[in-house]
Amino acid sequence: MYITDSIKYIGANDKTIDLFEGQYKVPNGVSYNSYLILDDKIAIMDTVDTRATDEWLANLDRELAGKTPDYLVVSHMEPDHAANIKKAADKYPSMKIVGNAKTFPMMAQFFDLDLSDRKIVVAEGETLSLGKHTLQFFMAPMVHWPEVMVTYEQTEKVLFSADGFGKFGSLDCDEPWDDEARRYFINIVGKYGVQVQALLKKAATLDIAMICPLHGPVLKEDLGHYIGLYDTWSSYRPEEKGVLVAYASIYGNTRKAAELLAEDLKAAGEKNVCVMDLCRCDLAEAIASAFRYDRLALACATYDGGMYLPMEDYLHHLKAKNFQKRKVGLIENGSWGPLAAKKMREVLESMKEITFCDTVVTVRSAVHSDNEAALKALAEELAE
Ligand SMILES: Cc1cc2nc3c(=O)[nH]c(=O)nc-3n(C[C@H](O)[C@H](O)[C@H](O)COP(=O)(O)O)c2cc1C
Repeated sequence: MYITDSIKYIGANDKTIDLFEGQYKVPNGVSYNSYLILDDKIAIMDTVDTRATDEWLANLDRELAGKTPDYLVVSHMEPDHAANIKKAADKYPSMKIVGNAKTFPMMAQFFDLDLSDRKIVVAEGETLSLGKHTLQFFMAPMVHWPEVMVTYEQTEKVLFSADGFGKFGSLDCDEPWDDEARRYFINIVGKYGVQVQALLKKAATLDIAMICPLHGPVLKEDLGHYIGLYDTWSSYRPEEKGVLVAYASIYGNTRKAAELLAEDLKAAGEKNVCVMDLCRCDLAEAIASAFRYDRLALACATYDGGMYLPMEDYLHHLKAKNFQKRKVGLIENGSWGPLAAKKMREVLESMKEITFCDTVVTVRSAVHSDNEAALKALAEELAE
C-alpha cells in the first residue's frame, strides 16, 4: 500500500482471526497497521499483533533495505500493536523506544526489557526531528487505554491516530468505511466519548492531510466526513433519523409484535426502520445500530420474573457503552406475570437523557387485536 515516498506501510492483514479482542466477529478480518518513516533518522510507528509477527518483520526488512531504525514510537501498549516491541528492541539494540510517562511502566509489565538508556519519554506537544520530518506528540488518555498518544508528522501533515479512525476488515476487502468503523468505534471506544472529544479538539488545531490509523485504510480524502462521524459518535448524537426495533423472543410471539410494530412504523411514514433479532444477530452490530439511529424500540419476553436474557445482556452492553440521548418504546410479553417492560425501563432509566413513549405494549402470550391497536399507537408515537 503506497502512503508517501518516505512513509511506508509495513503492517499486515489477518484474515484467519475468529474474534477480534476475543469477542468481536470480523468476517472480513482485520489489519494491524504499522508504518516506517524513512529520513535521516528512521522511525517505526508501532508494531503488530503476534499473529502477524513474521510478515511484519519481513515487511520491515524489505523497507529498511539494510538500514537500522533509530526509533520505535509506541502509541499504546495494547498487544495487537505492541506485541513485538521486545522482538524489535532485541533485534536493533541501538534503536530508542519513544513513549510517554505512562507507556514505560506498562511496557515493563508486558516485557522483561532493560530500556534504561534507550527510553525517550515525550510529553504533550513535544517534538522529535527525523530530518525533513518532525514528529509531534499529543496525549490521548483513555482513548481507550490510559497511555494512548497520537503522533502528528508536521511536514507531510500526517496524523498517526493510534486506534482512532480504525475499522474492522482487512485492507483488501471492498466494503464501506462507515459501518465497520462504527461497529469498531462504538463497541471498543464508545464509552470514552468525553476523551475522544478532547482529542478531536486537539486535532482541530492541526492541518491534517492524511490519517494513518492502526486498523483499516489510510484516510487521504474527505477527512471531514470521518472526523464528522467521530464527533457525532463521541458526543452520543444519533447519526441519522430512524428506528431500531430490537427484540428477544423465545417462541416467536414477541418477534411477531416487533415485526408488526416495524410495519406500523413504515405505514406511519417512517422511512428508516431496522429490525434485529437479539438472539441471533451480531451483538456488536446491534449495539452500534442503537447508537446509529435516534429512536429505539425494544420487545422482550418475560423470563423467570425478569427480561429474557439476550435483552438483559443487550441493555447491559448499551449501558457499558454509555448509551444515551434517545427516545425508546417498549413492548413486553408474558404468560402469567409480564414484567419485561418494567425491568427494561429500570435499566434504561439509569442511562442519561432517555425519554420513553407513553404507550407500553403488553402482549399476553400471543398478539391479539387489542395489542394490534396498541402497537399502532406506539408506532404513531415513535414515528416522525
Ligand atoms: C423458562 C421460561 C420462563 C418464563 N418466565 C416467565 C415469567 O416469569 N413470567 C411470565 O409472565 N412469563 C414467563 N414465561 C413465558 C413467556 O414469557 C411467554 O410464554 C411469552 O409469551 C413468550 O414470548 P415468545 O413467544 O416471544 O417467546 C417464561 C417462559 C419460559 C420458557
